[in-house]
This record gives sequence, C-alpha cells and structure tokens, in this order.
Amino acid sequence: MNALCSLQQISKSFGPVKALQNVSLNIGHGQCWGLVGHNGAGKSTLMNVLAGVFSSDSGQLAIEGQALSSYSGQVAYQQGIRCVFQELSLCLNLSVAENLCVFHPALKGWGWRNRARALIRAQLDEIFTGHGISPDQNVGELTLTQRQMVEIACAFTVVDKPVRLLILDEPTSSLDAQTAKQLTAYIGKRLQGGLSVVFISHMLGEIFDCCNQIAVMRDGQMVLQQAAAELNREALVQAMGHADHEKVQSAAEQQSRAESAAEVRDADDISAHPILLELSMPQGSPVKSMRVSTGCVVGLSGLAGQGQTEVLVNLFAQYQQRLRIAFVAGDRARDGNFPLWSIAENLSLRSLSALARMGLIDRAGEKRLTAEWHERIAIRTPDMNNNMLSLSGGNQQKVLFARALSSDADLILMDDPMRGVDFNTKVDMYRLIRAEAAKGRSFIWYTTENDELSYCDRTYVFYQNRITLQLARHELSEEKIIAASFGATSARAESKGPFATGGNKAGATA
Ligand SMILES: Nc1ncnc2c1ncn2[C@@H]1O[C@H](COP(=O)(O)OP(=O)(O)OP(=O)(O)O)[C@@H](O)[C@H]1O
Repeated sequence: MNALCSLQQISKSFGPVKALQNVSLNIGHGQCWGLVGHNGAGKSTLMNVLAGVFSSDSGQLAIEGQALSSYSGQVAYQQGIRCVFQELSLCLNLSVAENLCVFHPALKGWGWRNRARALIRAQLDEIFTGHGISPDQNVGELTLTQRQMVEIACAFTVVDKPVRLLILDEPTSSLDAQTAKQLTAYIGKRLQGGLSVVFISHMLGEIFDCCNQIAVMRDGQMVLQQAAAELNREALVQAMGHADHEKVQSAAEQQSRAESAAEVRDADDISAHPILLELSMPQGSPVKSMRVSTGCVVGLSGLAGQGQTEVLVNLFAQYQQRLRIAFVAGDRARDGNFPLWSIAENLSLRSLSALARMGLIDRAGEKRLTAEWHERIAIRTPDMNNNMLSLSGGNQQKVLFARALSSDADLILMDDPMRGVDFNTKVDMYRLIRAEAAKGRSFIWYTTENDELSYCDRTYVFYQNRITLQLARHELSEEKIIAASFGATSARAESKGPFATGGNKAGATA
C-alpha cells in the first residue's frame, strides 16, 4: 500500500547551512511518527517542506504514491496536511474565531462568524475539556498556553477538507502536564480513526507515550527510523548524538538530574541563607508568602496560567531598582527576541552597561562575551552576526538563557526557560544553574516540566493566583504537585518518590 506521504532524498540549504541532506521519510496511514533530534537537527525544516512552507532544493515529495512537482502550502492544505508550527502563527489582534478563518479560508460567506465560533468551541471542548477560552476573546489577551491550545484546535478543525496528516512541532512546549495529557489522549483517539501524525518533541517520555514510529535526525540527516516498541530512551539519546556516556546513562535511569540534584541543598540548609526577598501573596492564599534566599533556586509550579508568570513580572517591576535582575521571557517570539538583530546583539543586550567604555560599547569585549557563550552552550550557527531568525527555535531559546546568565544579575527570573531546548543542552543548563546558585546567584524558575523541580531548593505550587503548597526538595512528589495544582492545600497522596510516574511532561526531559 502507498504511504500517505513520502519524502525522498530531500535537501535544503540556507546559505552555507545544510539544513537537510538527502532526507527520506514515509508516513503511513494511521501512523504517528515521533521526530526527534538535537536543536538545529533539521526537524522543523523538514516539516516546513512537507507543509509547503519551504520548497526543497532537491528531492521528491509524493502523496498517495503521486509525485507532486509543484507543491505549496495551498496544495498541502488541499491534500489534508495541517501544521502547528513551533512559533505560533495566530494573529494577536483577531479573536479566536477570526483566527480560525485565517487558518481555513473556506470559512466565509453569510454567517461565517457564528460557524467559526461553533466550530472552534466544539474542537476546543473535544481536545481540552475545561479550557475556559471564549471564541470571541482576542488572541492577544490569551496566555501562551491558551494560544497554543487554540492553534492546535484550529489545525484539527475540519471546515471543507478532512485532515489526513497533522504535523505538531513541539505542541506541548507551552502546555502544562495536565493539558499535555489531554492532547496526547486525543491524538491517540484520532490515530485509531486513521489520522496520521508527525509529533516533534524533546520530551522523550511523551514521544514513547504517543508515537508508534520514531525517526531521529542529526545534523540535517536522518539517522534512525524504527518502530517505537523496538526502541528505548538510551537508543534515542545515543542516536541523537553529542551525548556523552554519563548523560546517556542518566537518561536511561530517568535520573539525569540526580547529579545536580544531589548538590541541591535541602530546606534546612536554605534557611541558613540570607533572605533576598519575600513576596506576600494575596489574601486567602494558603501559603502566605514566597521567600527567596541568596544562592537558592526557587521553583514555581502548577497548571499553566495560575499566576506564575504574573508573579515573575511583578517581582521584576517591584525590585528592578533595588536588585540586579535578569528575566528570561516565556514567550520568546513576543517578549524575548529582537528578530532582526544579530544573535550576538541579542545575547549581549543585558550586559551593555558592563560592556560600556566611556559611553561606547566595547565591541572587542562584546565579541569575547558572545564567543564564550557560543561555545559554552553550543549555539548552532556558523556566525554570531547572523540574525536571530536564522536560528532554530531551541537555539533562540539558548540565546535568551545566555543573555541572562552572562549578565551581572544577582537574581534571574525564568519563565519556562527550557522550552524547545534539547536533552543534552538541558542537562548542561541544569548544571549551570546549580553552579551559579552555588556562587551566590538566586533563581526563580517557573517550569511546566515537573521533573525540573528537582533542581530547585524549594517549590511553590500555584492555583488561581495563590500558593497552595510549598515543598522542600526532599518533599517533592508528582502526586503532591498534582493535588496542589488543582487547589488541594494538603496533599495526602503517598509519595512514590520524586516524579516516579514519568508522564507526558513529568519525567519527560530524559
Ligand atoms: N530561515 C533560516 N535561515 C537560515 N538558517 C535557517 C533558517 N531556518 C533554519 N535554519 C537553520 O537550519 C538548521 C535546521 O533548523 P531547524 O529549525 O530545522 O532545526 P530543528 O531540528 O527544528 O531545531 P529545534 O529543535 O531547535 O527546533 C539550523 O542550523 C538553523 O539555524
């Protein structure tokens, strides 16, 4: 039987960068392909070719065995191929329902608005029960998580052509663990109905949960394709490359964090550290205040959109005159990147005052700084003077992280900073955070990946803009966090140890 889609020997270069080199992939009916690889491996580029966004330099694309010589986004749409891009593509000034019309141009004519409202509401209800999004809300007012939910729902919505292949490029990167589970459960249901899916993620846990086939890319090449049932984490991490033995072993044990976590002080130790700041919570909060000590890492947890980002933003506003603070923005495309500036300029931005010499920027110093971080966290670019948009999503995220860490800030606020970052880099970043804390820096780290909390000295769980629970590192458990995320103020669940369940996002970094 013909594959639904067949990509044969696809190559694509951006100037000197060979993003794809003779890559082939056959996607069968009802298959869910997990596509994995390090940041800059070429995954998004390959999917952009399949979605008709980029034309390939060479190679063949066939659908149901029919080779297509002229291919475009419109042809892909007509063939039932939909894509949820890593950088969300919704129009912020339009409502949710209006965005559905942008996604599906066939939604027009008399009564289009009511039809759009009904369609998107039904699709959101079907995937994300209890989503709380109104079709008339302006997308600009939604949180990043809600925007990601809307974009996913738009892609699944059928207006005229049935959906046959859905490409999801890191669809859970901004979703909390519960919402991510809703999505993977829904995908499972749709696969049974014959839908084909390509699922890109750096969270191997959810790749194994969701996919029946796995493809691994490395440096623009396809290096492995196999049934998911025949693979394990070690095999994937090894195939992705650049993993030293130590890291592979950690992944296998789902304890990649153990080495650094062992360095994490327990609550008794932190209480010996001087308090850097204390933030009072609104009246009615079960935990009255959040305390941040010097040289400690404080984790913020809970379902997305429960006030964690607002706390970070408010802290920044409140303390920026008194403390040296750096902020790693959560929505990099909207709040973090200067897309037309060079990578070097984006990186050095927070260090300009330190680089100033008699009112001018010391360019040699800036070059040294950016060269050091280029190397240190392996930003994949041939030239740091290229503009920011030439980087893959995960590499852009590394730049934002480097911007904060390379600065003189005593306090670093991080809004889900590992979004889209690959496994190896994450392990390096975890080590870096712990090392910087040991030198006396403080971190407040909101994360949607529960297992990252094991790097934090203390965790605060948020629910409806209040803190329902605070946990020292040794008290952490998936059950307690989930219970508190839904408002329980004393978690009675028996702990199976930190994050033993390895759900979609919990335990998924390895
Ligand atoms: N528009 C562009 N201009 C120049 N280079 C680009 C462009 N888009 C991608 N690249 C380069 O192509 C390579 C592959 O990038 P791609 O976005 O496909 O990686 P990826 O595997 O999706 O990474 P990530 O996991 O970080 O999203 C990278 O080296 C990237 O810098």
